[in-house]
Amino acid sequence: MLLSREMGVGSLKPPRLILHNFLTSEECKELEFIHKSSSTVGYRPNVFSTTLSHLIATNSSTFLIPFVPIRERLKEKVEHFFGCEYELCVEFTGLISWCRGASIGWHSDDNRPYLKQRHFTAVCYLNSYGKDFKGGLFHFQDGEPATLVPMAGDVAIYTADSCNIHAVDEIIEGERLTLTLWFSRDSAHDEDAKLISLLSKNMPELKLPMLASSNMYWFSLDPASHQQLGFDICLARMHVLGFDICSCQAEGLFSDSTELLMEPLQLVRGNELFKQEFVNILHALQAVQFHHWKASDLPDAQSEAEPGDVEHVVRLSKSQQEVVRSLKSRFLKDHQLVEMIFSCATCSRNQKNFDWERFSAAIAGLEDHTCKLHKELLMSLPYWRTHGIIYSVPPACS
Ligand SMILES: O=C(O)CCC(=O)C(=O)O
Ligand SMILES: [Fe+2]
Repeated sequence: MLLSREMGVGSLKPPRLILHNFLTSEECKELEFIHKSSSTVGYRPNVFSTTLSHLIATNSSTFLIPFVPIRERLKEKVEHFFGCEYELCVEFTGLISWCRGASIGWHSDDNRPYLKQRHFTAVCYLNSYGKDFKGGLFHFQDGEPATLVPMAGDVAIYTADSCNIHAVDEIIEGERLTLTLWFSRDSAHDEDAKLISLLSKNMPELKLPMLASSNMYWFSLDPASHQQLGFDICLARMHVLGFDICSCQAEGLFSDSTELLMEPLQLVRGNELFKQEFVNILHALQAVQFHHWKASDLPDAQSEAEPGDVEHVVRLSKSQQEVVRSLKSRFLKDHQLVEMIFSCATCSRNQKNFDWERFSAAIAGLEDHTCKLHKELLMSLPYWRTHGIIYSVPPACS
């Protein structure tokens, strides 16, 4: 059954393999959570990316763990399909999302002198055409299949050379998300070696996330205008889910206003201020995205608890309302652009009677989740260092 869906490398067939349901829906959602909590401005207009080295640099090394078995399974598939057992290394792993306006014309993935080490590509689709975004169909210039309709869980594997010239249509609406890997035969380009070295320098204690330089999170259609127009990605991602922020600091203390987002802050919905403080905007964003990912799995709030429960929230004071407004006007300058880039069908931002009890449970869930991943990372890292590769260490080894 599965075999009939795979395209073989027969003598005339192009060297490519399409697999359906390679990733589970839960794997796709976990990677989406990581991307929406951590992404920075990408390498092309209207593109956002999350690389593994960025996760390490922002104290979020624990989020490497969900990638490990997936990378391994993909590498095995690629090696097996192209008959190069145990020869390949992973050259790059990244979550990449494309928003309205992004597209790429005909190209091969090794089409620059500095990309010649890229021998094979694997693109895993983490969300679906029609449901999560419109546009964004993938086309091969020659051979079959001519067009791929991205569906969550599917993967396209192909050689990075001119046998597989391809293009992606412009995204018309929504955010199209992929996990993209390149593989190389040249071990000088092994991503694992660099990541293990970064992890070793930056001993992964269980820490709260920390922002990389703040301009990595500033999105503008005209990069030359920098802070004049555009928006902060973290705040924009919270905003489309119905959240604002209130700073715990006096604004005047910061000459560079973006530093404010690196300082403690609180979450706001409408006129309600969530009492708990977050250490910075990335920390708050993780909580918001984890809640978005898991809310439907969390137990219902106790029936007698009023939504907007006094335990968790207070009403915003007049001066706090002013702070919220001022932060919005500073960090979401181009409001229309925020809507155009990030608003989505599943955002449900206008939900009345927001369930803060459930939100609070999500924060506890996030802590448990991070703790579990962190234990796994600490257990695995010595093995990764010994062998020089990142792999799934069976728990029995610990
Ligand atoms: O996302 C895709 O379907 C392919 C993207 C692509 O061609 C690239 O990043 O080189
Ligand atoms: Fe490509």
